Parts: sequence; structure tokens; C-alpha cells
Amino acid sequence: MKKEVFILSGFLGSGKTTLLKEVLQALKNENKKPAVLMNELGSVSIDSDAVEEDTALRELLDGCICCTISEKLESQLQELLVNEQFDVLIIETTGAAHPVEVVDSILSPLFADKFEFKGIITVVDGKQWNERSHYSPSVLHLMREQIKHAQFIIANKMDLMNEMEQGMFVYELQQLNPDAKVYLTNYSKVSMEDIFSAGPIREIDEYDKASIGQHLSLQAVVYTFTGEVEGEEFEEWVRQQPETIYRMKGYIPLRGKKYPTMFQYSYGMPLFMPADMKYKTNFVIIGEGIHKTDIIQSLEEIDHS
Ligand SMILES: Nc1nc2c(ncn2[C@@H]2O[C@H](COP(=O)(O)OP(=O)(O)OP(=O)(O)O)[C@@H](O)[C@H]2O)c(=O)[nH]1
Repeated sequence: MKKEVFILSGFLGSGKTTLLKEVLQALKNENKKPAVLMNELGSVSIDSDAVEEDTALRELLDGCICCTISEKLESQLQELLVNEQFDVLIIETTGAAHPVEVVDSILSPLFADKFEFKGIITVVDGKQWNERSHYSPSVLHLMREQIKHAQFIIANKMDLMNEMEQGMFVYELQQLNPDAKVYLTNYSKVSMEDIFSAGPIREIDEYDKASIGQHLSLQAVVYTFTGEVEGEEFEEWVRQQPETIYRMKGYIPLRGKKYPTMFQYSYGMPLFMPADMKYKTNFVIIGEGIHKTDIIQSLEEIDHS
């Protein structure tokens, strides 16, 4: 039996990991065994705790599938096929990846009798899309590409938009990709029946290969806290960051808290969530034109040992 493959795409912070959890649950409910391949831009993984221990998980770190590690992707796929039992493979790409590059590997003759490609699911953050004029042309181009090549579009974070904005958003998505099915969601909650029952895709549409290699200047910085951080100092630090920082996530050792606190930031919205165990205090910052040494230095200043 061929193994089904879905690709999860979408810009940084749009809700891919949130969707991944929904997909994994839905597969389990159908008694299908999932495997996950996650690609993150930083050298550490923050999202891997979204995957339960009994699910095969492979990670491609410190690079985006599209530009630097496509060979590694193929060897990871080979390795998964040899060593793991699974029915469905979910590949979560970094928010900075062009999904079609991943499709290329899946449809490679190497895997022709192993994988059945079921489609690209792109998550789009409605609010981020509405305020897209803040992004650089290359980021905007990537967001459009992620939408254009999807078979399924998860129009997410509808709780942050009014009805008028939602209507406009769907219209714009359909203009970019009239063939995709669009689902309006909160926290990527979507009924999976439709998506799972879709037929296989044997070829991908014509696409502009040249545009894929277009260089994105997105960079990731990883900082590991060694001491403790005052909540207010950290919040002030977040406020001081420029708009070109699109995504931050990690575990912050806030003073007075038993365990490091999970911190999520996407498009200007910070969120703190108490953790229930001691995660490593890694913190990933992703953006354009990042000054790595300045960021590290400013974090060292609030990291009190
Ligand atoms: N208000 C709101 N927040 C959401 C929604 N969906 C996800 N979030 C939050 O948005 C943040 C980013 O969600 P993730 O699922 O981690 O996004 P991602 O696309 O996996 O992020 P990267 O892997 O960094 O690209 C988290 O804090 C989520 O809880 C939604 O529908 N509404």
C-alpha cells in the first residue's frame, strides 16, 4: 500500500502546528498511523512537543527545505520508509518554504511506488494577510505562492476578523487560487473528512520554477537562556523589536515560575502559556534583516544569572 503524503504550508505563525495537531488527532480517530517530518528554520525545534511520542517524527533543522536541505529531505524520506510503520506522512514545512519544492521530492521517481501525494494544505493567517503591506516584496511573493499552489486553504484566525473582512479575505484567496477548497477556521479547526478523501495528485500544475529560488532574506537566531528573566523586562524587550521580526517562539525562564513559560509571537501578537514540565529554555527569533549580535546581546542583558 502506498503511503499518503500531505504537505502543510503557510507563512510563519499562521497556524501550521495548530493544524498538525488536528490532523494527527483525526488520523488516530480513523485508526491510521501518522508519521511527521518537520522542518524548522532555527537550529532547535520548538514545535516537536506537538507530536505525541508514539508517532514517528523526523526533523530537518536549521534550514528551509526549499533552499538548503532538499537532499537531506530525500534521505529522511528513505529512512522513514525503511524504519517506520505508517499510513500517512505529514510534512510541515517552515513558514519560509516554497511548498512546490517539497512536492518535487515526493513525486520523484525514487518514491513513485511508495508515496501517494494528496495535496498541499496552506494555512493563511487572515489578519496577517490583511496587513500584508508591512511585508517586503519577497515575503509577499512567498505568501502568494503558498496560496496559489494549495489544494486546500485553511483561512485561519477568523476570531480576529469581522464578517466583512472575512468575506473580502475569501474573495482574495479565490482570486489567487480558484481551484482550492477554502475553509474558514479558528485555531485551524477543520473537518478532515473532505481533505482525507481527496484523490491523489500525480502532477503539479505548471509553475514558475524560476520564482522558487528567489532569495528570501529570512534568518533565524537561537538563544538559550541560562538564568532567569523578569516578566516586565521581557515584555519591554519584545516591544522594542522591529516590525521585521515576524516570529518568535520558545521557553522563557520567567522569575517566580516553576517551569519555563511557552512564549509565542506572530505578527505583533505575543502570547504566554504556562508549561507543565521543564522544557529547554531555547528561544527562536525569525525575521528579515536581523542583527544577530545585537539580539543576542540585548537578550543577555535581561538574562540574569
Ligand atoms: N487568535 C488566534 N490565534 C491562533 C489561531 N490559530 C493559531 N493561533 C496561535 O498562533 C500562534 C502560532 O501558531 P502555530 O500553529 O505555532 O503557527 P505555525 O504556522 O506552526 O508557526 P511556525 O512553525 O513558526 O511557522 C500560536 O500562538 C497559536 O496558538 C487562531 O485561529 N486564532
